[in-house]
Amino acid sequence: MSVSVLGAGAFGTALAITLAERGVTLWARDPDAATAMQKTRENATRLKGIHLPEGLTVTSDLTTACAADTILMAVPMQSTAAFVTENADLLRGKKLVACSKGVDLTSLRGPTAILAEVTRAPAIITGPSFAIDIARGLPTALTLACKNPILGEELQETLSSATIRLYRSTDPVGAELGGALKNVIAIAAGAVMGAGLGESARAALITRGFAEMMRIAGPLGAIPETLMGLSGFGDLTLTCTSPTSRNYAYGFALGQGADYDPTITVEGAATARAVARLARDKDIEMPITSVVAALVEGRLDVSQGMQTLLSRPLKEEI
Ligand SMILES: NC(=O)c1ccc[n+]([C@@H]2O[C@H](COP(=O)([O-])OP(=O)(O)OC[C@H]3O[C@@H](n4cnc5c(N)ncnc54)[C@H](O)[C@@H]3O)[C@@H](O)[C@H]2O)c1
Ligand SMILES: O=P(O)(O)OC[C@H](O)CO
Repeated sequence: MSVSVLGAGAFGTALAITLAERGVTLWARDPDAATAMQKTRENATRLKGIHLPEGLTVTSDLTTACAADTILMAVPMQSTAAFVTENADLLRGKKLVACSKGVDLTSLRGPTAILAEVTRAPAIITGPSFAIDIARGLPTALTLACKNPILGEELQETLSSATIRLYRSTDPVGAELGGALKNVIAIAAGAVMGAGLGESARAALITRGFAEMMRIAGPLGAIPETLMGLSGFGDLTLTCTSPTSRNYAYGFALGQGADYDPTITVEGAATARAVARLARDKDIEMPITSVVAALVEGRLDVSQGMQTLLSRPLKEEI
């Protein structure tokens, strides 16, 4: 099975590094960046100081990259739909594995629903993993979800490595929702810490955030228990407690009233807005998500957001 990774950001590059032993092609859209990476054996913008092994070939030629039979899609969520539409002929019928986390703001779909336009059983790899940890060869456990159990097993075999342990699931919707929703809660957790509201408040937000994740999972077609695994609870734990997370760091900056570099990928910002709309459409209570959407849109500041959450009517803990 030949493998390519599309998208030479931090995560795409890290995944390609782990697959280099078996041979892998990494596609970067910028020809100059691709040439520089191929020559210097480094992705200096996203993973400075990490060596790109010999088995990894970088190209900016999408046709060459899409000649592989298995393709990992690591372009950011909000660019995925347009990318798939533009390149449908190259992607059609391939074994496609989503690697992004989020919900498309225009269509309110997750990555596997978008990939389903061009392939029958899209898979997803998701779970607690910082690109830098994967690139350094630190041990990581992730979920590989695919509705087709035979293809899921094949992809699990192909994409596991000495340091990446993949657990199988047949619930891609649940797996992708876990990855998408945890970023929203991580923004809230960062905001609470940035505003100095304390670790107890953060623990409350993580727990009540997880309750929101579980509440919307079923109505969106997921098996709620999937979110108790690596792709949901696991990634929620990592992202809400680490300043390495861009979503947490963005929230932290909001909490401090500080600026945040808008060129940094923060998937939870658009996803909060998308999920708040889904929750409204389906009449599902998601107060933390709604507050994060309001923070991102500048309709509330952190102190008003916290006041909104604390002034809600008292209720049972379910
Ligand atoms: N970085 C991590 O630790 C990590 C871990 C797990 C999952 N992810 C997920 O992986 C996805 C990508 O994140 P990242 O960290 O690699 O982001 P990144 O910001 O490091 O890189 C994004 C890459 O996508 C490219 N890109 C942007 N728009 C594009 C388009 N329209 N067509 C083609 N390429 C385009 C950019 O040039 C850049 O190389 C996100 O959904 C993220 O949630 C990231
Ligand atoms: O840096 P973040 O917040 O995009 O998080 C990266 C990964 O999703 C963590 O699993």
